[in-house]
Amino acid sequence: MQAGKPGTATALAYDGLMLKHQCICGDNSSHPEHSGRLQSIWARLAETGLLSRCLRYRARKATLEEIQSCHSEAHALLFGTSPQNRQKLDVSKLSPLPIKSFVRLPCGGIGVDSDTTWNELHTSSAACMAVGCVVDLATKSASGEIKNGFAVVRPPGHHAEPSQAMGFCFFNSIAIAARQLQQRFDMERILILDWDVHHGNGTQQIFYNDPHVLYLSIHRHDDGNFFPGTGGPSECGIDDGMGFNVNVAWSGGLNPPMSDAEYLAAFRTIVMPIAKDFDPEIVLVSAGFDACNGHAAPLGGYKVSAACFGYMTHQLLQLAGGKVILALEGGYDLPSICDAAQECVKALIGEETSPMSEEELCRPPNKNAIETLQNTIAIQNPHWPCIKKYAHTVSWSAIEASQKERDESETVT
Ligand SMILES: O=C(c1ccc(C(O)(O)C(F)(F)F)s1)N1CCn2c(-c3ccccc3)cnc2C1
Ligand SMILES: [Zn+2]
Ligand SMILES: [Zn+2]
Repeated sequence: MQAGKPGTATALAYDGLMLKHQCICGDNSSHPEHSGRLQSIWARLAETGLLSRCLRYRARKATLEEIQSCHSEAHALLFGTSPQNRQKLDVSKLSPLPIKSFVRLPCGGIGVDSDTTWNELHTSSAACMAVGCVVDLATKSASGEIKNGFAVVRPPGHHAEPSQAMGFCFFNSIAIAARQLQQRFDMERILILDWDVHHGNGTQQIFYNDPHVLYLSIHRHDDGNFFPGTGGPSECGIDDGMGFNVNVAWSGGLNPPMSDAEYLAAFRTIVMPIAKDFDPEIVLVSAGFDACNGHAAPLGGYKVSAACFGYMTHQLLQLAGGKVILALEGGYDLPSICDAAQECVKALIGEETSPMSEEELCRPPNKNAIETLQNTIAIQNPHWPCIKKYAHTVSWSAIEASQKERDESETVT
C-alpha cells in the first residue's frame, strides 16, 4: 500500500548507527537501555506491515550547531565529536564541564555515571543520530512535508540538561527539535508531552522560563523518591515561563500501580483541556514506554496498556492539525514496548487502535491518583482556568465521564 501523499503521511526515523552505542562490557543484563530495544521495535513495525505504510527518509546526525541550541559548547563537543576529530579539538573549550573524567563501571565498562555508559567509538555518533532523526521529523511536519511521525531512537534524551549527561541521556533530542522549530519556523506555541514514567528533568529545565514551549509531564514521582526525583506538582515555570510547566506527579508508590484508568483521567481532566487551551502549532511527545505493564519497579512498576498509548496518541491528533511527532525515550520490556509502539503507529496512520479493557474503562481512578489530579488542578488553575470545571470529575471512570458528557451535551442542546 502506498505510504500516502506527503503532507498526509506518517514518517518513521531510524538508523542502525544507534545500535552501536553499547557498553564495552557487552553485557546487556546490567544495561537495560540496550540496542535490542530498537531492533525489537523496528522488527515489530516491519513484520506487522506498518513500516511499509509509512514514509522513511535518509537519517542524518545532528550538527553541533543544532545541539548547541540547547547544550553548552563544551557539552556538545565532549559528547558530539567522534574520536578521529576529537584530537583537533581546542581542549580549553572542554574545561568548563562538570565531568572531570569518565568513571569505570562495576561491569568493567566506562560511563559518565553508573547508568550512562560511554563507548568511545560509537556513542557520540549514536547520540547525534538520535537528535538528527527527531529534528528531521519535527521540521518535516512543521513544513507540511509529512503529517506526523515516530522517531525510533536511542540513546534517550529527556534527562539531558544543558551541561549534564545523565540517566542514559547525552543530548535532549526533543528539546533540540523544539528549539529548531522556534528558530527556523518562528513557532510560538510548541507542546512537549512527556509520558515516560520518569520525569524529564532536562526538558523541564531547558524550557522553564519559556512561554512558547509548554512542557507537560505525567510521571511517577512519589514525592521525589523516584528517579530522577524532580517534577513536583508545584514546579510551574519561572518568569515569562510561569504556567508553561505542568507536572502530573503520581505518588503513593505501587499501592496500587497506576494503570489505564488513572492515565485516562489525567488526559481527560488535565492534559487535553490545557493542550486545547494552549492550541499548539505542533506536539512533540517524549514517548517513553516504561509506564507500560511488564516493567519492574526500579524502571517503572505501572501497568498502562499498549492500547492506552494508542488511545493517547489518537487523542493528541486532535491538536495542531494533527502535527504530532513521537520520539522514543525509555521503555525496557521488549514485548511491551513493541506492543505500545505498534499501537502508537497505528494511531498515527489513522488505523483504529486496540480497545482498552472494559475493566479499566469502568474503573474509577485510584485514591492516590484522585488526590494527585485534584492537587494538580488546584495548583495549575490560576494559569489554566479551563481545568477548574474538571476538578469534580476526576473520580469518574472513563465510561462514566463519556456518559455524563453525553447527557450534558443533550440537555444543553
Ligand atoms: O531509572 C533510571 C533511568 C534512567 C533513564 C531513564 C529513562 O527515563 O527511562 C530514559 F531516560 F531512559 F528514558 S530511567 N535510572 C538509571 C538506571 N537505574 C537502574 C538500573 C536498573 C538496572 C540496571 C542498571 C540500572 C535502577 N534505577 C535506575 C535509575
Ligand atoms: Zn557494562
Ligand atoms: Zn523512563
